Amino acid sequence: MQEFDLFVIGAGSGGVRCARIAAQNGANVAIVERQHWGGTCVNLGCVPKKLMVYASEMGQSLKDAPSYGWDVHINGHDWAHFIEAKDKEIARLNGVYVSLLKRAGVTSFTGNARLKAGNIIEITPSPLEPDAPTLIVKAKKIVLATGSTPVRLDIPGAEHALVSDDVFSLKERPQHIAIIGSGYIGLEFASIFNNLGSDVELVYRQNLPLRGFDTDLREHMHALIDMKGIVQHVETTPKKIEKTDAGLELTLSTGKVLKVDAVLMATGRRPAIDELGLEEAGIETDKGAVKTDSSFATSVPSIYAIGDITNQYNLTPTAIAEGHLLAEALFNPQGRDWSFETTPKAVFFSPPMASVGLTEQEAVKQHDLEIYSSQFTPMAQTLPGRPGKTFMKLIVDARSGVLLGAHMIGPDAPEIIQMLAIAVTASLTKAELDRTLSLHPTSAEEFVTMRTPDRKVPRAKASTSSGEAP
Ligand SMILES: Cc1cc2nc3c(=O)[nH]c(=O)nc-3n(C[C@H](O)[C@H](O)[C@H](O)COP(=O)(O)OP(=O)(O)OC[C@H]3O[C@@H](n4cnc5c(N)ncnc54)[C@H](O)[C@@H]3O)c2cc1C
Ligand SMILES: NC(=O)c1ccc[n+]([C@@H]2O[C@H](COP(=O)([O-])OP(=O)(O)OC[C@H]3O[C@@H](n4cnc5c(N)ncnc54)[C@H](O)[C@@H]3O)[C@@H](O)[C@H]2O)c1
Repeated sequence: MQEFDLFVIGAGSGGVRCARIAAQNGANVAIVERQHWGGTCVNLGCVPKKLMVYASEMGQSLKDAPSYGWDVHINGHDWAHFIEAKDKEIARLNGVYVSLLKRAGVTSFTGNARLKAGNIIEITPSPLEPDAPTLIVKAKKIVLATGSTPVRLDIPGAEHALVSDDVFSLKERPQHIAIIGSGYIGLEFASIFNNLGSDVELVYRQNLPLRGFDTDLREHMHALIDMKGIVQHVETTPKKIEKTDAGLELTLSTGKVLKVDAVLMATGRRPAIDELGLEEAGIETDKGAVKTDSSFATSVPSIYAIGDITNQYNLTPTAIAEGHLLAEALFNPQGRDWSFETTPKAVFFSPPMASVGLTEQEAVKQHDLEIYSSQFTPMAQTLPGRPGKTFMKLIVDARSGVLLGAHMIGPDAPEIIQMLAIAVTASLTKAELDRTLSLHPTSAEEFVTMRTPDRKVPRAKASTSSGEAP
């Protein structure tokens, strides 16, 4: 039986980084992947999604071009052409991941991994290599990095709905789509399909989208969704989906029936633990996620878990950082550190939205606040007369002047907030932003030119209610 120092299950964002760093630090490492090298981010997440965002935003640029003097004739968007080009790029990236692991000296297996007692792993064939033999291997330490999988609501006809995994291989773009859920995935696909010309209906439980983000941003997003012509069914849940000769009928809690070509359930993800044999290995879970301590150890000390399987951050950079930290903690204790609490976040809507640090609603529980904000029409939209304002907001501790949070909705928000994340992580003060000269003409310069607070908000008295149903 082959034996390794470290065996990683799942070659996604976290697993690949962990395996690579461990091997580069001298460990004898193996990794197993059942479906696609690079995991969700590369194959069914961040990368193909961002390519779709680019595809969808090209159309907007073409529509704006005549007001800048271009003579443009748009003959429509070829979805099949785009999917083929996207698949080619993803296949190239799969190869990059395989060779990264090879170059680091990691042994790669394909198949479904399942834990057996005593740090034994059984690898059975998966569709990636159906004729591969079943193997049994052993490892001193094991890392669970199997990610997460989309959640489908338990309503009649749920099997007729798409989940995000399906959207990346659709043969045709739906002309009329209903999207359930107003989190990251719901909003990003609502924008992509709307930009490409589909009629989009967004169905969600709250009165504002993107629960957990700053309320001012959520209100601006709500207005932008309306402005784009996406129909919002707020405070509404889906009841059933029926297949008809013409397509699908989605019945809502309001009694309304939406006749559409497709329904997308964007209703969250859950850790991929079903076929891992956690019980046999003695690994504890909590609400469907693998329980870990602050050093990523599970309830079995030689088995660790990183990334979406722990259901903590559910983002690629955090999965990568966890994999890196774990590999260094195990094989090179002088490793580096990351500030997880100031992880920046973005929603790739058009225009995009991004945030770092505390929202006003979080910050006011602990601090007296000064709130600064700015709203303006992005210059690129002036000649075409395209509506939609950029909104920026800074949250500052009134006593120390420390920058607690920065939030933006508007073109380039993720690029700008990534840089402001340095200021928030370093606990820079508003005075240091004030000392910084503008780079003109940009949108980002507004973040260093906001001089007067809009509001001063005293620290809130402790409250037992979170104010909004989950
Ligand atoms: C549509 C979408 C868009 C997203 N966009 C962004 C974004 O813009 N920015 C961002 O930061 N994050 C984004 N995410 C989230 C991001 O993709 C995940 O947080 C990240 O991929 C998690 O990494 P991971 O290593 O935990 O798991 P994954 O990347 O999911 O990797 C897990 C791997 O394990 C394999 N596996 C599972 N079980 C087994 C088994 N038993 N045996 C062998 N292999 C197994 C899977 O096939 C998979 O390849 C997006 C996600 C989705 C779905
Ligand atoms: N840009 C990014 O970084 C990015 C993009 C996509 C996904 N992701 C990651 O993937 C995760 C999953 O994305 P998501 O959008 O599916 O999840 P989410 O948690 O962001 O949103 C889920 C949505 O489904 C709704 N919902 C959940 N249960 C429901 C029910 N029973 N009935 C009606 N509505 C229900 C929620 O109210 C919410 O609107 C995200 O949390 C994020 O971590 C990140």
